[in-house]
Parts: sequence; structure tokens; C-alpha cells
Amino acid sequence: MSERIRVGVFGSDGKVGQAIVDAVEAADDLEFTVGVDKGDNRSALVESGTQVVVDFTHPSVVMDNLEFLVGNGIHAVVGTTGFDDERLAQVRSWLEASPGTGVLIAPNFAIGAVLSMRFAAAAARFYDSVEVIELHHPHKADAPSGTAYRTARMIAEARAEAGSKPMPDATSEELDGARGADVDGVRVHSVRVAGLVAHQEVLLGTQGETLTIRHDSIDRTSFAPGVLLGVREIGSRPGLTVGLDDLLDL
Ligand SMILES: NC(=O)C1=CN([C@@H]2O[C@H](COP(=O)(O)OP(=O)(O)OC[C@H]3O[C@@H](n4cnc5c(N)ncnc54)[C@H](OP(=O)(O)O)[C@@H]3O)[C@@H](O)[C@H]2O)C=CC1
Ligand SMILES: O=C(O)C1=N[C@H](C(=O)O)C[C@H](O)C1
Repeated sequence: MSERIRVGVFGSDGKVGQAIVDAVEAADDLEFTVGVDKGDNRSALVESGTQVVVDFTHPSVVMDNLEFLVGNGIHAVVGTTGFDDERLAQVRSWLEASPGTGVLIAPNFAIGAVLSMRFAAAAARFYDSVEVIELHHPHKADAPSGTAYRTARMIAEARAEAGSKPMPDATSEELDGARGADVDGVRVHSVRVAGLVAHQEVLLGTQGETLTIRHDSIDRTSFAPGVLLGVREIGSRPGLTVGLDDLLDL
């Protein structure tokens, strides 16, 4: 049997981090090394010979964690959100100085969420209107969600490629925020309600019909299979990979 991959977790006491530690410990081909949460000494990741670190922390600390990991030649699988083009460019420039290292950043590791983003992008050109509604637990720091941001950008790109017309919208008087955020011309609405985990609907409409594409994560274990796939693959994918799509051959 080949050697087990040595895996650490940033944010190991957090809601998703705990589910990932459990999943790594349950996998025969992986070995859990170190969990690092707020205030812990992260040098233990280097001293323990950790090969891959999974990060589920907070948008305000993830860049610092990534600079540390890439600087130490440790591969990273990142679920933490808050990545825009500027942040991605920064990660690419760190990776240029560490050419053997791989970083995977995915706004959603649930397989159904990845598929639903693809379905939405594929459907977008057939409809006059497309809006995104994301619904989450009220402890979430960022709005819109990373998933909704990426979904909206994929929809906008697909519509631009197809030469779609601007979406119809007669709104001329508006209370601030009533029409949601504008992400590349696609409206995104963020709902925060106790009891929810992570949910998203893409609403598409044209003459006489609507199509709703909905995904629900009803438990945080939904993110674990995608994360473990990333952990197993990232060592053979140097550089930056964004989204799980390539790893799923989509
Ligand atoms: N890509 C995906 O599939 C998914 C992404 N996410 C994203 O993952 C992130 C975390 O989500 P969630 O688990 O719900 O959040 P939690 O707040 O439950 O967990 C984050 C953990 O990270 C800790 N932390 C804060 N700063 C550091 C640091 N510098 N080093 C190590 N640990 C730190 C926090 O500690 P403390 O509480 O003391 O601050 C907390 O224990 C969010 O950005 C969320 O959007 C979530 C689900 C799925
Ligand atoms: O904070 C969360 O919970 C989630 N965050 C990710 C996002 O912002 O898209 C993924 C999922 O929606 C859960």
C-alpha cells in the first residue's frame, strides 16, 4: 500500500473544519496530522511533515494562511470564501516562487452545488431573466456567498458569449438593496435565517415559463467528499486551480 497523505486543517475547531477532521481520520489513505485554530502555533504544520492543509477559516485570515503554506511548499485545499480576481492573482504570484506547490480554491465542495452552477451557466442563454438567491445560517460573515458570486459570474460569462440582451427590469424607484447585489449584471439576493445551512436557487424566466435550479446542503458533511478529492489530487496539480470542475472532469 502506498504511503498515506499527511493532512492538516486550518480552522479545525470550526463548523466545517470539524467535519473535515472527522472525514480525514476516517479515510484509510489519509493521515490527520495537526489541527490549527485561532491562536494556535501554525509551525506545527511544518514540523509534522504535513503535505496538504485544508483551510476553512475566515476571509480575513485566509490570505495570510496561504502565504505561509505556499512559502513552506505545503499544498492547500481552500474552502474559505472571499476570493476575487485580485486575491487570486496574489496567490498565483506566490506560487510562481514555489513551482511544485498546488493550491485548490473552491467556493463550494458539495458535488451538487458544483453541478448546479454548471447547469445554471448552461441554461442562462435560453432565458430573458436570471437571478440568484442564496440562503444561509446567520453566522455567515460574507454576503453574497462565494458560491453565489461564482454562479453569477458564470451566468454573466455564458450570457456575454451568447450575445444575450440585458435582462428586463423596469425598477425606477428602489429602497437601497431591494434588488440585491449586482454581480456582472446578475442580481444576487442573500438571505440569512436561523436553522438554515447552505442553500441556493437560480431562477430563470422567459415567456410563459420559469426554471428553478436549487441545491441544498442540509449537513456540513456534504462538503467532505469534494474536499477529500481535492486533498488526493492537489499534489499532482501544481499551480492554482479554481473550482472543483476540472477534478470532476466537468
Ligand atoms: N467551499 C465550501 O464548500 C465551503 C466554504 N465555507 C466557508 O468556509 C469558511 C469557514 O466556514 P465555517 O466553518 O462555517 O466557519 P466557522 O466560524 O465555524 O469556522 C472557522 C474557524 O476558523 C477559526 N479561525 C479564525 N482565524 C483563524 C486563523 N488565523 N487560523 C486558524 N483558524 C482560524 C475560527 O476561530 P474563531 O471562531 O475563534 O474565530 C473558527 O474556529 C467560511 O468562509 C465559509 O464561507 C463553508 C462551507 C463550505
Ligand atoms: O459559510 C457557509 O456556510 C458556506 N460558505 C460557502 C459560500 O460562501 O458559498 C459555501 C456554502 O455555501 C456554505
